[in-house]
Amino acid sequence: MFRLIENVLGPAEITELKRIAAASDFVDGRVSNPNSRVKNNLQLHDQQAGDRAAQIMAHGLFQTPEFVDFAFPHQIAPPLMTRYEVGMGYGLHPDSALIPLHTGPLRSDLSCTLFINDPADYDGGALHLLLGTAELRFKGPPGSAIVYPSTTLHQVEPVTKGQRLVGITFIQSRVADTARRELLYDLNEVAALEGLTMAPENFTRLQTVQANLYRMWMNTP
Ligand SMILES: O=C(O)CCC(=O)C(=O)O
Ligand SMILES: [Fe+2]
Repeated sequence: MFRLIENVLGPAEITELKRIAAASDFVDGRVSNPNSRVKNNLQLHDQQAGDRAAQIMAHGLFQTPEFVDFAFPHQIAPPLMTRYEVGMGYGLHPDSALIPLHTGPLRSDLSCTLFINDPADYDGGALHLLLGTAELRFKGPPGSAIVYPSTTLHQVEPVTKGQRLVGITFIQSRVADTARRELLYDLNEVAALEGLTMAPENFTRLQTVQANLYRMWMNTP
């Protein structure tokens, strides 16, 4: 399942990311994906600015319990500020399974777009996910993040007016399998919401199930 999580970044972080974007050089997004025939966007190039922007976005994600509870993140790729100008988009594609990082390859279990500017600032530019024959389109408010399994085919529709500014990252989860991750997420949610009103002996059994599923399914670093 996908999830739109609001308030990953607050107004101060958004302002700072926009300031960094305005002051920095962007280059053709194909530099990190030279074989792509569908990628048509711009990405932040300046190393220092990129590090600072990545740090703000990663911090926002790891400080957001809904993200941590849903994704079980082990490691995330440094979020990359990405801009789409009029005519730019990203055609239908699956994400690569392995993302090269200088620390070694990261397996992309989940993909994430952090929305930085306001959807009112651009026309087009929806992130469009295909689920079989169903289609979902997202244009999140500033500071929100859409998180979805990297197995999902997706595209970014061409921007027809204004600019779309986002951060892109990929997450290696401690629970690689989407079905197992979703079961653990639901189980944990129910335990957190209902646990204290359950008969104590039943809550203990529920906690035993949680712990034993973690033992079976969780990868440790
Ligand atoms: O811009 C986006 O929202 C998604 C970009 C994307 O699909 C990618 O970088 O693989
Ligand atoms: Fe993608």
